[in-house]
Amino acid sequence: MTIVTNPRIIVALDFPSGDPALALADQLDPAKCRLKVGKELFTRSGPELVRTLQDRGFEVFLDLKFHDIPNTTSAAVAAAADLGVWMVNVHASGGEKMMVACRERLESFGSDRPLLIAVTVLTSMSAEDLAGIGITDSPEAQVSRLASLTRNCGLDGVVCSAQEAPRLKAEQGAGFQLVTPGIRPLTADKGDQQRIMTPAEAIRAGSDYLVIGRPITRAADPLAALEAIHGEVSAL
Ligand SMILES: O=c1ccn([C@@H]2O[C@H](COP(=O)(O)O)[C@@H](O)[C@H]2O)c(=O)[nH]1
Repeated sequence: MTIVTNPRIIVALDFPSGDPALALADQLDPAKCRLKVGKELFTRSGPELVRTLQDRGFEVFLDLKFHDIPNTTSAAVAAAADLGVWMVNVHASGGEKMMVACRERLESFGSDRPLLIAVTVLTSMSAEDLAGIGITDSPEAQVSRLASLTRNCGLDGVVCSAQEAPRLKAEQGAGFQLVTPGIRPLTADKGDQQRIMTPAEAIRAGSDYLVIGRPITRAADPLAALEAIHGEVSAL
């Protein structure tokens, strides 16, 4: 099925099995959101679940955050492309050779290739967390450094927090895609996220795509929660 809209909301299907993921997907409209399959659901339900979601009209972001040697990682993104996903990601801290190998490996897929993006600094990490792994720069400076490396490697964009979006749009240009988790409506629990913004703030800051999990999936009425966020960002 061809999607003619470009939904900016990506619902993170962080479920322990395929059944609740499909039950939620059945209530959602592919014209209003894309879906993200991450490590838990993919490890439980695998490529078949991704195919099922795609057969139901959804474009899928396969969020497995590959981080390995160039040969292994580039083979993994090719496997994701064979699966037909819309977006796939790697860790920018895997370095230049790894990211270039991935980008080159996807060239053979032509215009059918997935968007290839790189994770900069996880939105669950604060400056203190970075210091704990030996990085004394601020999260914003580290994100900026890894985004420049990612763009120089020819990837399509990065995963970052919406807090970094204004700086990255200024430094990397409008076409460099910013995919931002850590989205929290005002009334939502922060949970383990550190660098957060509301949906409207994130769009105003320059986010291209909002990744939203628990504020939708754990809401008493997930559909109403999505509709409220969709209304908030569509009005901008
Ligand atoms: O830096 C990152 C990269 C990925 N994520 C993923 O996004 C969702 C966020 O879910 P919430 O429930 O809205 O917190 C989740 O699947 C993460 O694996 C991220 O949060 N931060």
